Amino acid sequence: MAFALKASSSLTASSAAASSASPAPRGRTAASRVSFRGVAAVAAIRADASAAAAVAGDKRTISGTFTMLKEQGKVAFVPFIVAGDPDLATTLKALKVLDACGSDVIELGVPYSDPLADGPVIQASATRALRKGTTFEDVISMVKEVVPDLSCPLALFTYYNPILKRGVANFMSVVKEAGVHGLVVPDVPLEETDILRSEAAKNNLELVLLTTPTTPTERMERITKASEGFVYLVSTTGVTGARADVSMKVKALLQEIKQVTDKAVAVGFGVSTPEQVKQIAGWGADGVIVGSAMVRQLGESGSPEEGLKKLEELAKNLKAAFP
Ligand SMILES: O=P(O)(O)OC[C@@H](O)[C@@H](O)c1c[nH]c2ccccc12
Repeated sequence: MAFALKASSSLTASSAAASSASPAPRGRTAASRVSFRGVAAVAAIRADASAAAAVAGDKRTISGTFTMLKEQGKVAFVPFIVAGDPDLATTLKALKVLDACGSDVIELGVPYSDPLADGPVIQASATRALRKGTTFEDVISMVKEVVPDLSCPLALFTYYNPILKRGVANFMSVVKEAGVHGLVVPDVPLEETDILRSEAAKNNLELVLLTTPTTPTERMERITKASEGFVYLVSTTGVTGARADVSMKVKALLQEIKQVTDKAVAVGFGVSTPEQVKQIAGWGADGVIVGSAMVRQLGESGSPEEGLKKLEELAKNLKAAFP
């Protein structure tokens, strides 16, 4: 199913591919502006919340991790896997394996029945997890159990619908209580991120937003300004999935984004080899996200044990390529 992340989400893709998302508002209208009051209000809430979190001795935040790595001249390794594929017990072990292999932030996907932004590998993974009966509640219980054993922060990856279904405030408090540090919601309309961000901030959760190669500059600036934790630069239009090459456009895009923000920028989509990691890191990325390649090793092997072994091999291989 071809799907381009459209501008009604925090992503903008001019691709003509059909999408369920409404078309991007053309030009800058009052409705199309992210409310900067919203961003300022969130900053105030976050200041209180992070002070409280510091007192509570909360582990590193996602943005804190990127800041620390930047000071060390390092680039963040950010793997993504789907919870419940091949099963939740294996997901728990996989998170520990990825942490032990030097992941700096882990993206954990909540399996969803209509993953429109995903290519065949992650779609198949989500289908397997759902066929196993994996629910959001099961994922939360597993996260609660494993987070104390992880040294790196966890970003929960979910489509917008599961949040709406549970109510934004309730979703955020459940996720925070489980020990999650941040959220990636690829299909949330940019204009609806204020409410998400303010509820996230109350729970000291960082909401990562995504921008693509076809996002108009002024919209990219609004996304970058509103994004927390890091800015997710999608390397190509279309859906997730390993590519033979990473577009050279990413180098210019990184420079463009870095002209408007000093926030960390992590690049994802299509990455599966150490050479691609080195190339993207060499272009100035603060992080590299690898999803489908990880998901394939873990979910498409003969057994959970074999999947964990292959995941570890790939993670170590890729980690070695990071500065
Ligand atoms: O799978 P890839 O090509 O390595 O891309 C990362 C991606 O998997 C992960 O960040 C992700 C999974 N599902 C998504 C949907 C939209 C944006 C990003 C994602």
